[in-house]
Amino acid sequence: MNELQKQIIDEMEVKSTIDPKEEIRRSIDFLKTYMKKHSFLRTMVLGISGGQDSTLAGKLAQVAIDELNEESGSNDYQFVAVRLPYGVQADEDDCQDALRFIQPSRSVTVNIKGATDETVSAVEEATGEKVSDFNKGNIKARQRMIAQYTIAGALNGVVLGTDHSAEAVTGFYTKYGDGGADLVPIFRLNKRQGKELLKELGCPEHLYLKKPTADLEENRPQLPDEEALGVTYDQIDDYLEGKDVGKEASDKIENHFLKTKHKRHMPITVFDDFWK
Ligand SMILES: NC(=O)c1ccc[n+]([C@@H]2O[C@H](COP(=O)([O-])OP(=O)(O)OC[C@H]3O[C@@H](n4cnc5c(N)ncnc54)[C@H](O)[C@@H]3O)[C@@H](O)[C@H]2O)c1
Ligand SMILES: Nc1ncnc2c1ncn2[C@@H]1O[C@H](COP(=O)(O)O)[C@@H](O)[C@H]1O
Ligand SMILES: O=P(O)(O)OP(=O)(O)O
Ligand SMILES: [Mg+2]
Repeated sequence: MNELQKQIIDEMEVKSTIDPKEEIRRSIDFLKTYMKKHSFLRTMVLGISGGQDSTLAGKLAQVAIDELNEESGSNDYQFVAVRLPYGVQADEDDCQDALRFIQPSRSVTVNIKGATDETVSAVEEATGEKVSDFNKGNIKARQRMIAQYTIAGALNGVVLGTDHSAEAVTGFYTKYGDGGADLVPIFRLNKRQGKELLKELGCPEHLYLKKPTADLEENRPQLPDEEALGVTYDQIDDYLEGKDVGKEASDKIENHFLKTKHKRHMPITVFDDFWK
């Protein structure tokens, strides 16, 4: 293993093998402890997309909320699952299956189409330049962030993020979009470890066997992450478990990692030198 792979595994906090029960408990306890320590907090908010990561983070959040309510002998805590379609979502059935599995305290739907289209038109009018389909995809992710923070702001809440280590390592998220969150309960897990947790939690398998997609682009609907990244999650997972994935794959992963360093830091100041 080269020095960079060692450094990346350290930074991504990935273990080569896990006990799924232990990791489920670790995430739930983390969420509960944080809520109790900040006693004004009552609500966790998370967008549910019908994909693996939000199904997992959502279920962990709901179990944490149920335990908080039971332990405090109250019904003060809630998890708000937020459906955030852009218009009508192609895999809406999976979203509904995810909600049935999670059984959230509350679920709401905010259609982000109006706000997204309005931003595109206003910017195009102001600059005279066309907003690309790719750039519009990132606006969708940021509108989802805005909706979740608005709900959290109204309900003494925190916004959960679904960034895990197989996504963090490539920076495959929108900066201040889905990358904008308060607590990130599944960071330290790679993609296959996330599946192990969902299996242990009794999740319907089609929700974690489906192809991961950000589904942000209209010209390439449901584009698989693996196609966009040029590397498979199996290769990323193996890399994060310290295995030899061959030069082509490790070069791609390391290149993504180095190019997206800025996303894993707070805004850069004159005191930062990580980028030099
Ligand atoms: N599956 C997922 O989880 C998911 C979700 C959303 C987006 N995505 C993917 O993530 C990617 C997001 O696109 P992106 O990364 O081009 O957009 P981004 O908005 O996340 O990041 C680009 C922005 O970062 C800033 N930036 C770029 N380089 C910088 C540097 N060296 N230092 C400081 N700031 C810098 C600039 O403001 C730039 O506009 C896309 O590939 C998208 O499909 C994946
Ligand atoms: N369509 C969506 N509805 C609700 N929440 C969504 C939707 N798409 C994405 N999200 C949220 O963003 C993260 C990241 O999604 P990626 O597939 O990794 O891009 C997802 O976990 C949801 O919380
Ligand atoms: O973040 P999600 O829930 O959309 O999962 P995936 O990244 O697998 O699409
Ligand atoms: Mg997704």
